[in-house]
Amino acid sequence: MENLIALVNRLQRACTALGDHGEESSLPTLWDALPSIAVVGGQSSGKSSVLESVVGKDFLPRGSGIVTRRPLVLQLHRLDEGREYAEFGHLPRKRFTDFAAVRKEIADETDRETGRSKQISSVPIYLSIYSPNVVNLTLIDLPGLTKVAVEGQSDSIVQDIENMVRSYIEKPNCIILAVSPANQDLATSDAIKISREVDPKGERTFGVLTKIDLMDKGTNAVEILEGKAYKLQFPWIGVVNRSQADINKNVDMIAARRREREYFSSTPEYKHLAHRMGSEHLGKVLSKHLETVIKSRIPGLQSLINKTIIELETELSSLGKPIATDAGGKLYMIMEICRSFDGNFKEHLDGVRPGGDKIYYVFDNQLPAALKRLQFDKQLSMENVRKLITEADGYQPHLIAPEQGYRRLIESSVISIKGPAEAAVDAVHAILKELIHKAISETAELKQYPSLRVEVSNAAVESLERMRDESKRATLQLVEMECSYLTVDFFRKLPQDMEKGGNPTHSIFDRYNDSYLRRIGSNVLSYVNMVCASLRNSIPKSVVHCQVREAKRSLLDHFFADLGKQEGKQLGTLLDEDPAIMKRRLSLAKRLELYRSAQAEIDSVAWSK
Ligand SMILES: Nc1nc2c(ncn2[C@@H]2O[C@H](COP(=O)(O)OP(=O)(O)OP(=O)(O)O)[C@@H](O)[C@H]2O)c(=O)[nH]1
Repeated sequence: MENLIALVNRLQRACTALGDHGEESSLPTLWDALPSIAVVGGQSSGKSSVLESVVGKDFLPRGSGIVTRRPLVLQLHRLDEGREYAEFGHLPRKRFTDFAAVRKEIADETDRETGRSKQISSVPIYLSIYSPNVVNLTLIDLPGLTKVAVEGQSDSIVQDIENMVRSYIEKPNCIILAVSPANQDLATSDAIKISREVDPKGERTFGVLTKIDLMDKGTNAVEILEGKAYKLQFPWIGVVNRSQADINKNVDMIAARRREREYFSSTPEYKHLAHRMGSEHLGKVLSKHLETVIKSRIPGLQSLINKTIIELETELSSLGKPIATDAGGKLYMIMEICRSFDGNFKEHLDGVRPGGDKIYYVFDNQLPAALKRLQFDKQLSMENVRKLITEADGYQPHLIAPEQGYRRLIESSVISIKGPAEAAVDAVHAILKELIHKAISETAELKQYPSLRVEVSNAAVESLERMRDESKRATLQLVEMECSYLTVDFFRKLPQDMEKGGNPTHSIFDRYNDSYLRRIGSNVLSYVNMVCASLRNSIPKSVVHCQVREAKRSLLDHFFADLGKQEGKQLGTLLDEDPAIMKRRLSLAKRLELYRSAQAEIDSVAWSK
């Protein structure tokens, strides 16, 4: 089960390295989910001594007044063998083997945050101790609770310390080590008071009684230690720490522990309790409890880690892939992004995404309506027909049929079809342009690179403009072709018709009379209507051929050709990502790595249960 606590320590240290202290981060933190043990108590209650004897090392700063002015997060790591050493979170990879130097660094690091004042700070100091003489534990040493402010301290200090201590121990995953001195009335114990406040049922509070050896002669702590004076959920644990005289004489921890063992086993009042007294027992009890708590939390931890991983992955994928460093990689990346955009654009035309149907609407509604509006019958009014026929005849009236007049009348009508033809070209161009903008905004990768987005969008629109020009030329040519060469068959039928319905006896002088001209007008109108019906079908073909089909085929061809000529540096400017995004991606990737390794570790522990 020690692996389990080692795992917790590893995870906690990893979180610390990322600055994940459980306060500022928007993500749920491992720190919040993992249990820890906080040591609380009044000033000089023996708190540091308890901590030191659990650790088995003499390393905490001591002195009168408020010595502990910052929380100390202490992680104990059991080593199977080797020399013991300490490491600080703020000095990674620097190993301390001299514990007097550790004590000095704690004091110095406290001063760095608070100055040399007697103020306190809630920013913790992280310290790891690796030793064959410890059990795996995470402990938090908190500044001692005090009743009055001493000189040089603000009046609020008493409350400030209490608030800070509370902020740690009120977390439901905090196991409280409430230290009370036996030579003071338990009723006045600061530790018991504050722990009862945050843990009324005593489900996570361990009572530690110090200074049992300093009790007045004739009194003892049996009532308390047996849980008769003040009952806690877990049995009280009595300890005998080194006295000030011992410290001054440099009595070492090992000797102190031996003496403590002897004290309990040889003092008649405590003999029957000796097996569950002392610092060593305290360490074991705490370790065992921590394991039980963590075990019960594994499913919750797993789901927290999994949830965070999903969130990180989602955010990371929304930021897109990181940029390749070499020119080839960059070119490939740009081509990939362009392909994705081109794919989206085609999907709009092919009906996978909406918008392509608007083109058919142009052919089926807009174009026929515009052709209808041309009103050829007005163009072919009696006066107009008379005017054009007589003008075409010139000084010599036509002899058999007004050939020239017919041509001019047809041309003047057919030429007006250019207007609707051009409008159809423009309408389809506008739709294609709109679809380009849609496809651009739907291409997630382009959001990542604003310069590339602008370039691709410009290149696509420029291509469309070229296609529109070509489409206009081809479509107008269709109309012009109708003017250039008339369908002879249509006119060959006319004399027969005339013979059937006309007056064969009319003289050459009747040639400009109304009925004759009306007949010409109606012949021209039927011919123009026939041309119109044919163009109504061929204009869409020309528009689709020149614009839609071409856009699907070669929208970015020019852009790709230019791209091939560019150097790595120019390609880099196309991929000039927002620096904030790059930074965010890096930090997310780092965090994801941590959570993934945490997931793998915790999963392996969970499966091996
Ligand atoms: N004889 C005896 N002395 C003890 C015992 N526990 C602590 N002391 C002494 O009491 C004094 C205060 O102990 P600390 O461990 O520094 O107390 P603290 O709660 O950490 O105090 P602050 O850091 O000031 O909050 C020291 O001189 C210790 O040697 C004990 O069990 N027996």
